[in-house]
Amino acid sequence: MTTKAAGASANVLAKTPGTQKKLWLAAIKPPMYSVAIMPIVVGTAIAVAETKTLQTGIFAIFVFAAILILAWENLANDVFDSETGVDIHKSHSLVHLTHNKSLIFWLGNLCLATGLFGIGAIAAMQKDLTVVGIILLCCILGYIYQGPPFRLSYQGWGEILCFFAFGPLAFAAAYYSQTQAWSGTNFAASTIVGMSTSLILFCSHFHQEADDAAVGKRSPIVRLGTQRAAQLLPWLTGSIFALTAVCVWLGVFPVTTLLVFASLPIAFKLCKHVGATHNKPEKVSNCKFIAVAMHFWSGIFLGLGFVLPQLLGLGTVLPA
Ligand SMILES: C/C(=C\COP(=O)(O)OP(=O)(O)O)CCC[C@H](C)CCC[C@H](C)CCCC(C)C
Ligand SMILES: O=C(O)C1=CC(=O)c2ccccc2C1=O
Repeated sequence: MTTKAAGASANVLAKTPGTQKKLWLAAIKPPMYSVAIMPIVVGTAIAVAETKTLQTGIFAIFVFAAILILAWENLANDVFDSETGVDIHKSHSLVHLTHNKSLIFWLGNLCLATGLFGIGAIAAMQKDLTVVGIILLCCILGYIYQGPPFRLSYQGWGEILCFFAFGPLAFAAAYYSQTQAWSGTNFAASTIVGMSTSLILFCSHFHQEADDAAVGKRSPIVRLGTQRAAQLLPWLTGSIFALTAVCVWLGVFPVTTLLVFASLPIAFKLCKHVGATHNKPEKVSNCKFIAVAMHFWSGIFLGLGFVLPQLLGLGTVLPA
């Protein structure tokens, strides 16, 4: 399938002027940027809880850089996917909307360069290249996810790459940028946010099962089938709460992080919705946004749980 043919097919859906604004919004996907911000917010919250200092400038630069790097990932995704035919029905692909693949490619590269410049500025302030190294590793994971010749998402490795990029690696970089040290608590928290980020990706593939299978993209949903994937979802979602409870029980997290359980209703809504609609693409397609809401609120509550003892003046923030 050529880019032109895929674009023409997708544009049949994109003709109505009223839908254009919606398509552009869907293409830019503003809610998705919370996945870039959350590891920086929670990793920094843990650093603040442990060191009682916040380096505001480094935090602000890191958030800005993370948004730009994720913008590169998404722009490059539309470019690379336009070459395989997987986006044939994705009318909100930026390549289809602009009819200008090279513009999107270079815009993406500009975002990446600017984001990495921000990370370089943090390294220069710290006279330490560690954060640059970790973020470059995240970018390599981002590239092999979708770029030739690797395209590992087509083999079903996407969710695992996503876990490491937005979990342990992004958290290590965020925490290190504040403290120039490492933390076991930060690593434990990273597995929770990594899992909730991968769940977004997992959910985003339900409605694409037919298009993915047609071009040989073996996402976990294609491999398992929508029914088994829907049955697995409550276990994956439940692991976020189980991990939090275990970390509190082991004394790795303060008891206030149990606030994460306030996002349990969104987790129920997600599993119920997917359970009922997994094989109806037009109905299940919005489950990705329920997963984004669960990621957002569980992340915010987790971060808050770490700084709350300090905010409330309860003395020791983390168990001894
Ligand atoms: C682009 C991603 C998902 C979209 O995939 P798909 O092709 O199925 O979607 P469409 O249907 O919309 O075409 C996300 C991929 C995530 C990747 C494994 C890891 C990216 C890492 C970032 C580049 C690093 C961010 C670092 C930051 C948090 C400091
Ligand atoms: O467009 C998408 O579906 C996604 C974009 C994105 O950047 C991302 C990042 C982390 C997890 C999932 C996703 C998407 O699903």
